[in-house]
Amino acid sequence: ILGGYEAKPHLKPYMASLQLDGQHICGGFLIAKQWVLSAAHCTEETDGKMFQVLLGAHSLTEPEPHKRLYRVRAQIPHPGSNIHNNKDDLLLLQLEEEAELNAHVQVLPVQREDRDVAPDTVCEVAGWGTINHSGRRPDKLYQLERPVLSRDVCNHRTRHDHTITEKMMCTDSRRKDTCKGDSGGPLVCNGVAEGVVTAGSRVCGNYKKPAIYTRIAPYAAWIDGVIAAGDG
Ligand SMILES: O=C(O)c1[nH]c2ccc(F)cc2c1NC(=O)[C@H]1C[C@@H]1c1ccccc1
Repeated sequence: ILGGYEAKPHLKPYMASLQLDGQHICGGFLIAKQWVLSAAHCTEETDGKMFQVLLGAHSLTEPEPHKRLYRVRAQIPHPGSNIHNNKDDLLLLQLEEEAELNAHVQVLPVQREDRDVAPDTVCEVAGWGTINHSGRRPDKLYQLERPVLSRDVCNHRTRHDHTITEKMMCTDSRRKDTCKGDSGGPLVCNGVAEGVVTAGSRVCGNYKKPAIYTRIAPYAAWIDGVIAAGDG
């Protein structure tokens, strides 16, 4: 998170850190007791290793009440996701067991109505991604409020040049922006997850390259299908 600030501890109890060998790789968030949503690109360099999911955390390293690392039973990237573009950049992770819900671990509702969030709506995003241009990695969760940018502006030739589909959305990236390590986290508007930070490599903090999110509503049926099949 560039240009943001340290979140108040445990006010975002849905936040997850996807980790490999104890290293934060990407964000994610709890959408059901046994399911975390993140971004498919985050699995690109894991060469088949399974993530572990840290829930209930504010600090990545300090002991905290209700902080717990979960093993992952299954990682399901959206079938349309690929390494060449940002399309269908979603990843569902089934935890080995249901997360124990408490004050620090809670599910975040996702948007199911497929209607664009109005431009200029102020939404918030949080993560353990880089907090400055030198790539400094924070120990604590950071957050940021950002206004939604209209798809027309985001698709302008000098911005993302018509690559933003109706299943994506953008926020203004002037100075304050998401960055590497924030991918997979939720864009929360009025308490509901509207988008997932895409994990394709992109410059951060440059107003010419707005932040891109996968909208969740268009994928509600896919998410429900995977959860229904996975819960058996
Ligand atoms: O965050 C991303 O956009 C992104 N996209 C990816 C694609 C493949 C992939 F193998 C990883 C990623 C990845 N995350 C990262 O590189 C994380 C490791 C770096 C990081 C940054 C800040 C704080 C902690 C750790």
